[in-house]
Amino acid sequence: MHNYDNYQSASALSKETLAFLVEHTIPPSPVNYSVIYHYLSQRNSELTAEIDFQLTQKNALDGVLLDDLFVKFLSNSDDIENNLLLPFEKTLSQTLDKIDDQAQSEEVILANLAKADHALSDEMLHKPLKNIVNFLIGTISHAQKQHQQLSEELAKTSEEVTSLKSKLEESREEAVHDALTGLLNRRGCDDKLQALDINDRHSSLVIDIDDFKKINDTFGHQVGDKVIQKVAKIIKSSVSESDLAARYGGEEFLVVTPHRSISQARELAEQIRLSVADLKLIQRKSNTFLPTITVSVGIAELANDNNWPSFFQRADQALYKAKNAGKNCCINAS
Ligand SMILES: Nc1nc2c(ncn2[C@@H]2O[C@H](COP(=O)(O)OP(=O)(O)OP(=O)(O)O)[C@@H](O)[C@H]2O)c(=O)[nH]1
Repeated sequence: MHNYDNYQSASALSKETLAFLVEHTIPPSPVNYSVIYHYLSQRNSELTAEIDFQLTQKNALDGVLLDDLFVKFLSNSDDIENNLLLPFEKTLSQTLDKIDDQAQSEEVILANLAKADHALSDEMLHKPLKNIVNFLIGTISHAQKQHQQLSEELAKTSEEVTSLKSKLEESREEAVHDALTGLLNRRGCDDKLQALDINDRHSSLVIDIDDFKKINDTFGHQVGDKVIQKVAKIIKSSVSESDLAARYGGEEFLVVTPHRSISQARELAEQIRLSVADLKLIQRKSNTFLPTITVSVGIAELANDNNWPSFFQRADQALYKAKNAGKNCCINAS
């Protein structure tokens, strides 16, 4: 196992990682880099086992597989920052400081040597001494140039680490958000739920766009996507910061309202339902209005549910009743 706190082993591992990416023709994206770095460091036995399995099966390590492994093993942990980038950054900055100190002492030595050179006359008597001083000036100037070069290279690496960190942050965000709407995805929602106490009073809304298949069939999938985005926007602007809003399936959304009663959740559901029904959408291509978009909502309050799925299932059953009751309505779970 590699020692992450050690600059030399971290940079050796980094080279091995790049060589592995090249050998397996894997694009060196931050996600791919992180997964392979972790694989080669053997820090995560499950991740290592999965990749070893793919390699023994002679399966290509493609972007989809590496994305999945990243989401499964790395995206939600601080492992990359804490064990990979932070020590690397620390060592980088210490090395940069040392090199800068060195360059400063060289500057002082060079100034002193220049003074000595100036003080020595061109007389034959001083010639050997002058030669030595000039030799030292040449050698130290050369070393100083090399240190400056190294310092520039390290500064560049430091910028790359900063950019890798922000890309990692982006991919972490992407892993828990739905790309179409920007709402939490199922995984993001599950993660956030962990911060809530299942024994507290919470309510949930399952919101489903009515007759969505017809919208797709009549206006096309792209318009369908726009409708999903518009409904998501209404949900996003209706919920409060403490609420969790997720796209839970194709045209289905889940909102969890922590510490709110079913009647408060019902008010929110009605507000969302009415706002959606108020939408006026035009299909640009044909310049025609879309029919009124409506949603049905099932609402439940936590009661003796000892797990989240059974709580959401009750809201889902209420949604089913709302659909059967003619749609465009909200129904509370019994
Ligand atoms: N445009 C688009 N369509 C999607 C997406 N995900 C799922 N769908 C479609 O959504 C439709 C859902 O259809 P149904 O489950 O029959 O539901 P519905 O037509 O809304 O009927 P009710 O729920 O009974 O009101 C299917 O045609 C899916 O193909 C998506 O991301 N974009």
